[in-house]
Amino acid sequence: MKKSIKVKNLKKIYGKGESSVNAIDDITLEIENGKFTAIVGQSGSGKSTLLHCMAGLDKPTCGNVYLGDEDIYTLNDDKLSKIRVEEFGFIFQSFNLIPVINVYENIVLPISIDSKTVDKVYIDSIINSLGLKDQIKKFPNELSGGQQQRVAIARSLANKPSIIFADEPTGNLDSKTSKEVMDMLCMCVKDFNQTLVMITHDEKISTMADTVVTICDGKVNSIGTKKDIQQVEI
Ligand SMILES: Nc1ncnc2c1ncn2[C@@H]1O[C@H](COP(=O)(O)OP(=O)(O)OP(=O)(O)O)[C@@H](O)[C@H]1O
Repeated sequence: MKKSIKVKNLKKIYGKGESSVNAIDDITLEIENGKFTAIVGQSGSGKSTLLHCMAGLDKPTCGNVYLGDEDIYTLNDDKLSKIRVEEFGFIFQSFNLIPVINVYENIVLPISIDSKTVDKVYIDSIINSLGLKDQIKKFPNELSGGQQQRVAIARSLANKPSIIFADEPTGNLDSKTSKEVMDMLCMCVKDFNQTLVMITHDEKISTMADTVVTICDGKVNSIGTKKDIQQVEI
């Protein structure tokens, strides 16, 4: 059973005194399980800070991040790292693949770190779904940007995480490749019942999301679902 994530009265203040910045200013939000949630907002509005706080990468100044019933920032560092490895998948703009190991080894890396046995049938199904079957023995530098991002998607799914966090995953890709990668991600949400939380600046991409959360000055400005968007269009 995959766990859900929610944040309660979350605040993140960088710096002290007059130069301090309220990057996240009292956000309460629940992410729907098995759905694609896009986080949008102007540059500097607090999107990355919110994502990093939710993903256990940046401790909030106050407030709570719950994975299931557990407040992740009440855990010690070892337990929090275990949650990051076992429960969260990450996809970044810059792919972040390890150059000296091949595609297959990159994909199963989270499982190796977790000292678990590779579920070969599941990993093969991801590799096939993402069209990477002929690439698994290659090294990252032998692949195009779009192929590298597909490897990063496969890696993020390898541990069957509760949630995948993606920070502008198509930011380095041309529009055609970007569409292909987004189609793959949406397929993963649907076929693997995967929760996806993604920051994007791209309006076209945000229309693919089930829910769009707009952040403004560190606060939630609006939460729209596909149903709301369709109603507006009618
Ligand atoms: N490590 C930090 N130290 C100080 N201030 C920071 C730090 N990280 C972010 N900020 C500030 O917090 C605010 C929110 O930044 P954040 O990166 O979360 O915004 P963003 O919406 O993701 O922006 P972008 O779309 O440009 O990536 C900004 O004013 C930023 O300058």
